[in-house]
Amino acid sequence: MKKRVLFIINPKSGVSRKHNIPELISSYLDDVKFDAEIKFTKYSGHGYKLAKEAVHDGYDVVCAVGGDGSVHNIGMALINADTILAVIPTGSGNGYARHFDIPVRIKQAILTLNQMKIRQVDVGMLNHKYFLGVAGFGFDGHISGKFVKRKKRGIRGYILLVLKEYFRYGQQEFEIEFGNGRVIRQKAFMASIANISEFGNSFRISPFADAQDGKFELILLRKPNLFQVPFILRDFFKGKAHTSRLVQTFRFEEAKISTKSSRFHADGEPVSLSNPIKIRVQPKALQIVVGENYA
Ligand SMILES: Nc1ncnc2c1ncn2[C@@H]1O[C@H](COP(=O)(O)OP(=O)(O)OP(=O)(O)O)[C@@H](O)[C@H]1O
Repeated sequence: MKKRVLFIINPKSGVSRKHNIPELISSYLDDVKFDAEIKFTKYSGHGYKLAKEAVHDGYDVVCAVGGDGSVHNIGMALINADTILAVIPTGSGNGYARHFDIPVRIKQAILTLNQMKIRQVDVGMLNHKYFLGVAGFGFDGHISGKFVKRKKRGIRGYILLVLKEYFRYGQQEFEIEFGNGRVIRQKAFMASIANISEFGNSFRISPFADAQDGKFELILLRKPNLFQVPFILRDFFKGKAHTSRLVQTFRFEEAKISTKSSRFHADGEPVSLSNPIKIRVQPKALQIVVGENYA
């Protein structure tokens, strides 16, 4: 029997136009395997509503056509459901797709969906809010709060924003209590919780993160001085930041974080949370279509 797939396209994601995507889907999606329907989001948060309806209507697959924000919104509706998440990455960073070896070229991503190689992956909870890939406190939470207000997407605008805000933003105090009772108190520029390896654009915050191991990694970054910035950036892009003296990494299943910082993000989407923030893994709570070389 054919599988029913709903494509949810975010027309605002990334910088390229999305008008030819329906044509590419009709050219390259295997119509022996799938019955396809296509919808465009009309506002922020619309993806979640459309995906919830698709679960209710018994769709086999919902394909998020967008960046990590779209994957976040749509994926949240598929947690603990029978409907499978697929991704055609058209965002600015596409960290989630890159982690799972989903090609960033649209035609190749559709051909990958045809293979239907499925894995069950972990998701995370920050108090009662879900995240799928990376959540963050401190500088990256601050940046996502600012970036979401910008009309223009794209990596150039993102880099300019990061440079501007770097000079304004200092370290925050964090108290972290892990599930095993260990407590650390520390100042950090950024504290990231990683279920997957990267933020997007191959910026590898946690190169060894495994979304199927029931664990997360906490990455604490001390503020680099201006001289250290190019080196730490190079290390993140090369997947070697864990070797830097500025970085500490902890693996855990459960933790509680207290911080005065008020900016947080879940998959790059700003979220508001109240202290202390309880972080928990929901093991294998989401089914996704992965790329052919993903383990
Ligand atoms: N029709 C729409 N109008 C305005 N905003 C939308 C619309 N559809 C979705 N959005 C919002 O756009 C935001 C950004 O989308 P998305 O993450 O897909 O792209 P991106 O930011 O360019 O990519 P990335 O997250 O990989 O950098 C999300 O918060 C999403 O909710």
